[in-house]
Amino acid sequence: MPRETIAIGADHAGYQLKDQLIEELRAMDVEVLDMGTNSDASVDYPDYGYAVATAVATGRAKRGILICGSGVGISIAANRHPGIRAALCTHGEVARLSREHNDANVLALGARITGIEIARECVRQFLTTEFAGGRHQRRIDKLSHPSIEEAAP
Ligand SMILES: O=C(CO)[C@H](O)[C@H](O)[C@H](O)COP(=O)(O)O
Repeated sequence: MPRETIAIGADHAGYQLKDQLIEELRAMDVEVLDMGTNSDASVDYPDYGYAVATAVATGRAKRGILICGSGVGISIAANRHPGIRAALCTHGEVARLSREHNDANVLALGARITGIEIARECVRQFLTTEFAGGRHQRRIDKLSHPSIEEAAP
């Protein structure tokens, strides 16, 4: 079976955590697509959010991981892409639920908020939890076709 490919990207605030998580991913026998950045020189998080979102949306990577200072900016950037469901996670249980209930295909982390051990646990949960389907699929379908009429109770 071919190894899973995971695209990972970060801005200057997240690149150190990115490099630590790449070690973790390689230890899990995951193929890593490192989309930068690779230094603490100031860059703009949308560039990395878009790059990873594109890799996932086009099927080049099965899922993605994105990191900025808080995780907020880079998750907003990724979520602007059709077909991307980026989940900003601060706890392993949130990462697990983002897969089980939301079929999240991008994990977003905040390097200035979340320490390495919790970040590692988020990655492990994100990569090992399957989507549960059922009632959750109906809700995800609505995310792809938002309509005010549908949203009304
Ligand atoms: O987008 C963010 C905040 O929602 C990220 O945390 C960025 O990494 C942050 O804004 C970068 O800030 P800096 O002062 O330019 O390092």
